[in-house]
Amino acid sequence: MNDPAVPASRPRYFALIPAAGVGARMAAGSPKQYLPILGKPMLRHTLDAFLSSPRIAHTYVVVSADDPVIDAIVPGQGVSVLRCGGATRMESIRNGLQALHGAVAPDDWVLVHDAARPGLDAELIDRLIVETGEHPAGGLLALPVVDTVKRNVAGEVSTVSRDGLWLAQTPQMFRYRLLVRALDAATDPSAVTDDASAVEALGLAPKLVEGHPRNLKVTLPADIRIAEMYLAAHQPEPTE
Ligand SMILES: Nc1ccn([C@@H]2O[C@H](COP(=O)(O)OP(=O)(O)OP(=O)(O)O)[C@@H](O)[C@H]2O)c(=O)n1
Ligand SMILES: C[C@](O)(CO)[C@H](O)COP(=O)(O)O
Repeated sequence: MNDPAVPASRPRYFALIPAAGVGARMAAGSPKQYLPILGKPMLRHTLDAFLSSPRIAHTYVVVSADDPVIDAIVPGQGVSVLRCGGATRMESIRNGLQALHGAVAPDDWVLVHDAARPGLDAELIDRLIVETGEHPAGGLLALPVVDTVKRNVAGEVSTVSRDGLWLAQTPQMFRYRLLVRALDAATDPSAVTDDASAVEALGLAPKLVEGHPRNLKVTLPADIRIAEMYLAAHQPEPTE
């Protein structure tokens, strides 16, 4: 259920899903966001997570201008397609934000979430929104590092302290005006691998909110089966 009757005076929450990648590391011969997971396209799992959250006013998905698949999988309501994908993830998001000018108010919140993270659900969306609250620098789901971390530079191996290290997930949520300012200020789009880093470059510290391993980014071929196992284990009990 979407489009909650949120009074215009209160900031609303919108989802922006970058889905214009080619999936080179997946090496599937087609964009990975459309590969089936438990028989449903990966992107549809992601869209359904936002459609299941009563907090999300509307979801926007950014695809390539010539994407031939999206129209067949986008649900009938609650989701709008923006055919403005760019050469990098950040450019796709920046183009998407530009397309939302006028539709989203400056103080509305935008939750940017990778199409390639199909394990998201309404519980994690709720946790991010509640724990980020009104934090001026926004917030993101993340997981503390639990393994020992090695750096390997041309065969020179060393150990990096894992104290204070977290692995960023998505959604990453920011007020619309802040996210636009941060991405506009980014000089090298290919160096901005997540939206929080652009906000940090302004001198701000987004809040880290504990995510979940099931919210993994499906990047390599082995990740498909892992995502399926998480999703199968996390399916709601069938109603009688
Ligand atoms: N130019 C791009 C590149 C990526 N993305 C999106 O950003 C998310 C995270 O990117 P990633 O996992 O790197 O996806 P790809 O870029 O498709 O993967 P690869 O780097 O292996 O090509 C994905 O949902 C992807 O579709 C995008 O919208 N536009
Ligand atoms: C945004 C992100 O998912 C946070 O971990 C990650 O940076 C995306 O990286 P990618 O190389 O674009 O998949």
